[in-house]
Amino acid sequence: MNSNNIPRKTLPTKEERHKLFGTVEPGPKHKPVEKEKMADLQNIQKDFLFELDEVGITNVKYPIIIDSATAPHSQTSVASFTFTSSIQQSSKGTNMSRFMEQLAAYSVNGFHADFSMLKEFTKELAERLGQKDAKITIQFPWFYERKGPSTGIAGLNHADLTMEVSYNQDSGYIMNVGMSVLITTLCPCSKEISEYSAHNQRGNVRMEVSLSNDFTDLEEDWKLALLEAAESNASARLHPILKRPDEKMVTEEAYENPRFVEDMARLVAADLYELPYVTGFKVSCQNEESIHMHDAIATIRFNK
Ligand SMILES: Nc1nc2c(ncn2[C@@H]2O[C@H](COP(=O)(O)OP(=O)(O)OP(=O)(O)O)[C@@H](O)[C@H]2O)c(=O)[nH]1
Repeated sequence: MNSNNIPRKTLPTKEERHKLFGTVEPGPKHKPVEKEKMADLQNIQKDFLFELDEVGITNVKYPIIIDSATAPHSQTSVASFTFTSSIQQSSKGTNMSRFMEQLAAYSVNGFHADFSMLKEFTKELAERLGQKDAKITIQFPWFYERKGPSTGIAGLNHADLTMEVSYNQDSGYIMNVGMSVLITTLCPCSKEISEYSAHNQRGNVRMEVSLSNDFTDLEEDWKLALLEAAESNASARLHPILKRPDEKMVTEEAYENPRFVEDMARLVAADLYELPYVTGFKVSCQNEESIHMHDAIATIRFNK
């Protein structure tokens, strides 16, 4: 009996419970269990009609370490990994376990989300796969400290980042980065025509950037450069903690810096254009309109 005077159940054993719900005895097994005797379909060589540009695995979640020029200077995060390589027309398939084997090996001492690690990783991955190329893409949230503009009270904001490295034994490396960050925009039209106030919105600035071949982690913290390109051109930055003196400053700053979605895209593009290690970019801005149910968008693509 328990405290409510309800009789306790007597449950069957766990094994009996599994049988009750359908578990059966193993059937006869004839296929080899030793790796050397198993069929290796992936490694069959024939004419398989087409070469594959990219084959691999995606949606791999693994912990990473991010170093930053701003606080917090070192943080852990969880990245979503995609690994691929090309395969020749004569190969049936890739050896997918090797992608995870290599990630596990690199993670023993912490997987650092920086270009020196990603470059080393992709080259070694191509060699491990016996292919001429390999590509890695990681996506992860990155946190950065943000202080209230008047009180200086600090909290954490975050942006969503992408780092992509492609290695080819003939042509070398290609490096791309991406950032998606939220900002405030205040409508210039609304400010101009209204007796009071102006409507504003939370905007998303998405930057996809190609880096020059000789870019290294030592050159500059690209995360800060992209963050600054988005935030410094907005009507105002977002803050995790705002006391009233902060809120007053942020509200007035937005009023003093009105931006259309088109203005945002062009101003961010100008900052990216000025970065010496950026060779091309796409900037997409999307404002969640506060006077409509729909969003406003603007995009620029540019190769320097
Ligand atoms: N090529 C291929 N492999 C798959 C597919 N689906 C699952 N697999 C994977 O096949 C993997 C095992 O294959 P391999 O990596 O070739 O294993 P292996 O041949 O024992 O590995 P090596 O000794 O490194 O050659 C498992 O990790 C499965 O996830 C698929 O669509 N294509």
